[in-house]
Amino acid sequence: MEDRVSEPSLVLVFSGKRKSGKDYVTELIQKRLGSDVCCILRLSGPLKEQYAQEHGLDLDQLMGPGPYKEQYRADMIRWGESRRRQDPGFFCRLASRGAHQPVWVVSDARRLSDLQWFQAEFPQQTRSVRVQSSENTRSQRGWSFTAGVDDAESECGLDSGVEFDWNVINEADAPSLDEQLRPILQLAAEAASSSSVNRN
Ligand SMILES: Nc1ncnc2c1ncn2[C@@H]1O[C@H](COP(=O)(O)OP(=O)(O)OP(=O)(O)O)[C@@H](O)[C@H]1O
Ligand SMILES: C[C@@](O)(CCOP(=O)(O)O)CC(=O)O
Repeated sequence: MEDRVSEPSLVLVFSGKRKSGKDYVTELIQKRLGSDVCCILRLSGPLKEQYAQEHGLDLDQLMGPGPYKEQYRADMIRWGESRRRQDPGFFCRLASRGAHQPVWVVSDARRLSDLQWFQAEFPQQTRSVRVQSSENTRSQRGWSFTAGVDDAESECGLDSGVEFDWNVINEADAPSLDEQLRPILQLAAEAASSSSVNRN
């Protein structure tokens, strides 16, 4: 399955609870850097593709932020876990297939094994980022506690045992996202320019 075009210069591995804003924050990073420099890798992408196909579901809605995917989340978690048990790097490898930009933004690490896979593959380049929002803010974005989901590894696997390189507070009364993301964007810009020097 090795069709990686080139090694990334920087791999930013994001995690955070449901509705903390992982997609929102990672899309903002891509907007700031441009899609020729930065790609977003969603570990749940290949999982949802396969799950949608096997179950005859609407992939666009499964990929989006709306309530549709929540009906299937518990079953998707179980389905994905059976694949991960056989091969913890299964979705990491599929999601990064074909990525050619110098900066990779992984939007949805959920388990220690997700982060460890990127750290093992790209030890020099990998950094971890946690997106944090209060339960109140997450509720306003459509979250409500679901037993079997919010207390399972998919949501809690990175709650402890990891010292994140950065924590981003995605709240209306926190410093702006652009301000909080400045050191990350700066590192990404440096990584991108060193990669273009190396390629020329
Ligand atoms: N800073 C923000 N300003 C405005 N809207 C936001 C902000 N952060 C998140 N949202 C909105 O909140 C909703 C949830 O955000 P998002 O989909 O990014 O969360 P997530 O962590 O990726 O959630 P999930 O794990 O359920 O996919 C989206 O509709 C998104 O547009
Ligand atoms: C099934 C799962 O991938 C769903 C992720 O959906 P989302 O990133 O919250 O849109 C969660 C998991 O892998 O445990």
